[in-house]
Amino acid sequence: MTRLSVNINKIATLRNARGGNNPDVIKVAIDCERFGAQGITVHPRPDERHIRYKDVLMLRDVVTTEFNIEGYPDERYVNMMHEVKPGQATLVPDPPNAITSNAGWDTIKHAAFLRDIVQEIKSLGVRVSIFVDPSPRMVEGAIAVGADRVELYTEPYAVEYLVNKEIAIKPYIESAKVAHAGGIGVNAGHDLDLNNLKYLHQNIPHLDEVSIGHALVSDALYYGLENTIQLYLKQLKS
Ligand SMILES: CC(=O)[C@@H](O)[C@H](O)COP(=O)(O)O
Ligand SMILES: NCC(=O)COP(=O)(O)O
Repeated sequence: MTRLSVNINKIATLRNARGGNNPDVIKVAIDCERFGAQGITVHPRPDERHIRYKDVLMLRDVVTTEFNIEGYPDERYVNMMHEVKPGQATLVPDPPNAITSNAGWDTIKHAAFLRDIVQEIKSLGVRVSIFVDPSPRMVEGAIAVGADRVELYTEPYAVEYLVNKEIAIKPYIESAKVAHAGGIGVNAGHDLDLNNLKYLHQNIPHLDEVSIGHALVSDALYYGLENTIQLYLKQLKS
């Protein structure tokens, strides 16, 4: 079964736009779980443009499914892992000024750095996933540094899907097979939506989890949050 982890970054974006507490990020997370989400994902960036550190501390105390915290593993992020001990830590290579995540790790070039971080966070009892491009070589590098899972970066899939879905999915199938053969799990995320999710799920073997935020929150403006989560879950049932 592929689990749906709802990324609530964009709820915090809307909240921060007016400086108050509407929408209430904590209430939305609780409601997402009530509506069927099997995880909550956040990406507390250094500039706190959306999810803030205090949100993370409050979410720790209310999330009852799986709490997945994404981030660049700087001292701030690693200290957060020690304090929060979420179900999963997803390491992303984003520089502080990145508008969003736009690449996976070079797990070969940064092996020594990643190995130490993975070991430290795993010692806390936290599953570690490494955000990678759909490259068997990068997946092998993640296996080598001790990751529990990889998260396959799916923006390239989302773009190519509109042109040729058979070509789009190919590197993801290859990468998932390498991950499985290496004994690690497979997550996927970024720019997944109601148009491209079903084909991804039907074709990628061993897909443990998808984390979806931007499109899901945007869809919720038209369909409502409960209905939207149900629509995304339906794409994962086929
Ligand atoms: C790792 C990933 O692909 C997403 O979590 C992305 O980082 C979302 O970040 P923003 O919501 O800041 O665009
Ligand atoms: N890891 C991907 C994620 O959490 C959400 O990405 P997006 O759906 O907001 O592009």
